[in-house]
Amino acid sequence: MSSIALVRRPGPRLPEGLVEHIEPVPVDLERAIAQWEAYVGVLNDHGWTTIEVQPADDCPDAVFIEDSVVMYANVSVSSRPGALSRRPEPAGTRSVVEDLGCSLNEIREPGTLDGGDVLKVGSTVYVGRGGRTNAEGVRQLRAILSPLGAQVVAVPVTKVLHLKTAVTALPDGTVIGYPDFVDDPSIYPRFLPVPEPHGTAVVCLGGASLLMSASAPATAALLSDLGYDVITVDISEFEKLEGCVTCLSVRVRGLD
Ligand SMILES: NC(=O)NCCC[C@H](N)C(=O)O
Repeated sequence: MSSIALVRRPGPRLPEGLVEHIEPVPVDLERAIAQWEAYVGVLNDHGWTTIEVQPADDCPDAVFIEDSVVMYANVSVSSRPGALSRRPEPAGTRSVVEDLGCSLNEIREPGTLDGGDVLKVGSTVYVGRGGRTNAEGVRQLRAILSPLGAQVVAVPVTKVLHLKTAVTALPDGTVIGYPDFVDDPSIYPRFLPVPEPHGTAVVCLGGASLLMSASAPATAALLSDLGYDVITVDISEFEKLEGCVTCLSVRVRGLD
């Protein structure tokens, strides 16, 4: 089992999820569940073993599991979510990574950190200091990961919910982002602008395969033209809650 993805089924209160940076639009729960099942199906089709973390049905945003833990190879860092309604979410994820044999760390009070603010590119770990992740959260993450050889680079995030709302990385390490969302693209050694807000998020499925939202067809065409195999999924119901393809799973690599 070398490629594991943790996922969490959408709970009944999903439509009550937080919305802070976009206009609220009603969420169709049944449609969301179908979209989530299709998303998990793509992971499975590409060789990922998915593990369902126990539901946290009192937390409307629990499906956005990426925010509950940061993985650096087999080292886990349980988050301390910036939003109070999300604070109970990391417990379930922590118990699964413990069962997988990962070492356990956590962000402690007064630190806050959401996994969506952490972007790994090789041994560089960009961490967004924004609405959900505070300076103490950044400090604690740096203290945990630096001794492991990670270079933790703090990045201001003022325009969007999370760092990974603005930027993610291609398999070759090129950071892609929607310019209006990015505070300072010059932070990244190689930055490629994408033409659509929902084009910022890619999940690297392995090899040259990328998973993206169906809401960004021009970006899908751009990346396909750069030689990637692009698989798209409709995640419209999660996008209404400021979610994206990355936040619906936690990819765990390097357990062997
Ligand atoms: N990592 C992510 O992009 N997470 C999305 C979280 C969306 C959720 N509605 C929230 O505001 O926390």
